[in-house]
Amino acid sequence: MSSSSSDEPIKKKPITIITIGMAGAGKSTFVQRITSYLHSKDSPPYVLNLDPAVAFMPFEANIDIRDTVNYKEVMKQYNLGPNGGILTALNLFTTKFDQVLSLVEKRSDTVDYVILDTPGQIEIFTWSASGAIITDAIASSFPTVIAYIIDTPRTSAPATFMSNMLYACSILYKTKLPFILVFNKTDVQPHDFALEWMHDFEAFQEALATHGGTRDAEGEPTYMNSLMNSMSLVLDEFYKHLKAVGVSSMTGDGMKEFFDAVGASREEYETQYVPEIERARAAREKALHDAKADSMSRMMKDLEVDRARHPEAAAQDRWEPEEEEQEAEDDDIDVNIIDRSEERWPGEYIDVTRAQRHGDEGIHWPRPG
Ligand SMILES: Nc1nc2c(ncn2[C@@H]2O[C@H](COP(=O)(O)OP(=O)(O)OP(=O)(O)O)[C@@H](O)[C@H]2O)c(=O)[nH]1
Repeated sequence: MSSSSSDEPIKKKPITIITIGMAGAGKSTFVQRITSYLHSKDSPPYVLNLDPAVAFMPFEANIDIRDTVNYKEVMKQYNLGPNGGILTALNLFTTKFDQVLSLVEKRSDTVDYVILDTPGQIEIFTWSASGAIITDAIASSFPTVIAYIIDTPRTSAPATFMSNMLYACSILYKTKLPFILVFNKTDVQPHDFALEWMHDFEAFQEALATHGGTRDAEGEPTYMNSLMNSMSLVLDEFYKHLKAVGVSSMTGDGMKEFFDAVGASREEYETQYVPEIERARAAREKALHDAKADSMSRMMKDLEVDRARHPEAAAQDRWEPEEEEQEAEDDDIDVNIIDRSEERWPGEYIDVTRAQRHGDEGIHWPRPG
């Protein structure tokens, strides 16, 4: 019996991995590692670089913000410092993110993973309107997971560990997306201590007590010590919502565990995030509907008062549908839709890998200035 096309399994949407982390945590090396891992599994990902200031990228991006905005030109033009330049470049890029989304959507039948590398200065992405717009746009189109990259050797002191976890916590509550803590550089220091501190809060408090600088001259716990003790209790709840894996972007250790966690996150996205965005969308639509109904009822009341006051004017106030139709036809003449699909235009996003594969097509790379 021949199988019909409807019997074929429906291709799942690609899952998007947004990598976020403190400067130097190893985001770019991690992106390069997972990209090469996926290539080795015959599942090449679609990669987006959102860091306009990166000097060297150890992987090939399909879409690179640097092809669209030159942050140094932005700095000059708007008289900004480096951080302002990077933020403004990201803002400019975000204004056309719909084009990026449609490029990603075009590839969604052939790729299983979309990977985003974000700017080195973590706050530029996590605390900017652009970062939120990009995250929301991606997450409402594709299953999305945040991979929070941590420099394990630099997180081995209890106070640094706590600060890093608080930052991760703030991103989790801001995005509400499935979240994976990626303890990187395990070739230098294994991440067992971190897992122990996350699962056993007494072990963390013990480490805190034995760590220097947590007692004052009289041997009493310092203010910082008490604060961190209390915070560890608060974070206990937060840890329950997280997956944590250890990887070495240098050696490639932990890749399978990372992708297992990504697979589990897809389920979490579907069962938790999707209902949440649908609830938010329904609430927004209801609020809009209520606001419209309210303004309509106020307008009708005003009209009634007006008609009662000026009955002679109300008598002349007649709707002439024919006149209106004529006006509508006149309006149509002004509509001027430009179809740009045939030609490239300055500022258009370019799929870099495609362009490179067909280097002889004479593609002009737009760079402002
Ligand atoms: N030993 C070791 N070093 C690593 C690992 N991952 C990254 N590094 C090193 O850490 C440094 C920072 O790595 P990057 O990938 O540039 O870090 P980043 O987070 O992208 O840094 P920004 O460009 O500031 O955003 C580099 O010297 C890497 O070689 C790892 O798993 N093990």
